[in-house]
Amino acid sequence: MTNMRPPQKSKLLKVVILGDGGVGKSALLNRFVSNRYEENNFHTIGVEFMNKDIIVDNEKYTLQIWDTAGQERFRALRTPFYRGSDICLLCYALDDRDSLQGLGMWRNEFLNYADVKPDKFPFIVVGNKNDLQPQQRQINSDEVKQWCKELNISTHIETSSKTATNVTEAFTLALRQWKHMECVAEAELRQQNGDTIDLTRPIRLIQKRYCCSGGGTGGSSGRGSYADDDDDNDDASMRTPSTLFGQQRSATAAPSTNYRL
Ligand SMILES: Nc1nc2c(ncn2[C@@H]2O[C@H](COP(=O)(O)OP(=O)(O)OP(=O)(O)O)[C@@H](O)[C@H]2O)c(=O)[nH]1
Repeated sequence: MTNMRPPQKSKLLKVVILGDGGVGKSALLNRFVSNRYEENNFHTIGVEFMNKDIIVDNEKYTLQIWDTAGQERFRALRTPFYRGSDICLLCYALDDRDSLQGLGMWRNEFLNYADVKPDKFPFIVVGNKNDLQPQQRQINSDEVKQWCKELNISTHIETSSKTATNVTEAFTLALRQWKHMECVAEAELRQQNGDTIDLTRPIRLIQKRYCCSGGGTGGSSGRGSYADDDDDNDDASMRTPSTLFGQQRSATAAPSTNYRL
């Protein structure tokens, strides 16, 4: 008889990165998943996703991270993919004041298409390009804090995809924020229902999904993209990218079995 424990299942969380074109969303994703940085990135068309396994506070997660096109003309291509998200990263660039001001629009667009409640959803604000010289900066941290306060967003971090500063930390923070909100939602439900949770009722906020990919370690990733302009996506498409995306760009497949409890 062996003493082997069954492998720990990882929770699958869908993360969406939003922000104006050129703030560095793709660079952030590539740095986090592949630890790579390219100076000259093409604009994203539609959406792309990559998977990354991460352990935070001794728990395993698979983040399915969706990088979206920041340019206005791609709006119809990206918005169908917001539904079913667990976490949203709102990105601006520290050398672009307009990109900070644009975050309100991004937040509203997300709330609208993801159909979630603003005060119950984990948003985190990410200021990218903090490697730039002070004279190139257009935004100081007080302005950002004020903006976050107005929108009731408690988490803000500065990153640099170029120098790999705070990139993993940004995703870790986002995860902790998600966990915190889950706990709050669970406590609220308990209060409403006494100590019993009625599992037959649909629970929007507590979306525990488990990924049976088995995973590998921090470096493992799946990747896909979608840039077709038909608007016929449904909820299922948000959760089963591996069956949908014929155009995957790397050999590693996304988790093939995702399901909700
Ligand atoms: N200095 C600096 N430049 C960065 C950083 N991250 C990205 N960039 C630059 O910003 C450019 C745009 O980055 P992308 O990642 O393509 O921006 P995006 O937000 O994905 O843009 P869209 O795909 O159009 O939405 C890159 O080509 C880099 O030159 C960073 O951390 N520091």
